[in-house]
Amino acid sequence: MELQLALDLVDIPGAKQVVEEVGAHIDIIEIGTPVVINEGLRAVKEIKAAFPHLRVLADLKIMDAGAYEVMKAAEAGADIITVLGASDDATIKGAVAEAGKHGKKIMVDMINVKDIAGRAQEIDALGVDYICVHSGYDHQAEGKNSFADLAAIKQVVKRAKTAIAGGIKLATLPEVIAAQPDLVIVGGGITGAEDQAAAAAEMKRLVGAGA
Ligand SMILES: O=C(CO)[C@H](O)[C@H](O)COP(=O)(O)O
Repeated sequence: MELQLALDLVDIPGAKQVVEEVGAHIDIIEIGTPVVINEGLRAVKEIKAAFPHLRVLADLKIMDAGAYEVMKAAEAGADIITVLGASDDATIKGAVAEAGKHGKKIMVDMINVKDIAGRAQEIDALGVDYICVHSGYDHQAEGKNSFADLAAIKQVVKRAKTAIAGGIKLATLPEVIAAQPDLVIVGGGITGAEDQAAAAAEMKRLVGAGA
């Protein structure tokens, strides 16, 4: 089981500062959607250059033009690129094919997909690398989480790795680990902690022990 740090509310210097603090305790750095909106794919390029030993995920949440957008993220140095589960199969297939050309991986974000198990089964067959259940910020504000969705996709996904994101904190991490995802994604649970390095270290310890 691995740990991904989601960076959403920082600029490029701020992202570098957080990774310098917690980089020893994480496996993957996520350049979050708001960072890409604010800074462009330059954020991916600069973070990959600064931390070449860590994998970088570009959270583009691609909805269309899968091949083209994956190509641009791959050129910027992203190791993993996100595509939305709600997008057309053709978009996901294009993304998978393009990622393969560059030796990169595709994560499908299941945010707002209604038939989680059914769609996860279809997407698994398209050859993606990760399927991620996700309660976004707007869902989190309504008190929702994706723990039940993780259990649902674990039943049907045979090929891809499973991941979970959305409001995971130290207190809720044991429940997440018990459901055995391959990847746990944490943003505010680390970046909002008083001692970011200590929070990341403890999360990494729990995730490692849960593997
Ligand atoms: O993709 C995102 C929002 O759309 C976030 O990166 C993801 O939800 C993880 O952040 P947090 O742990 O703060 O919820």
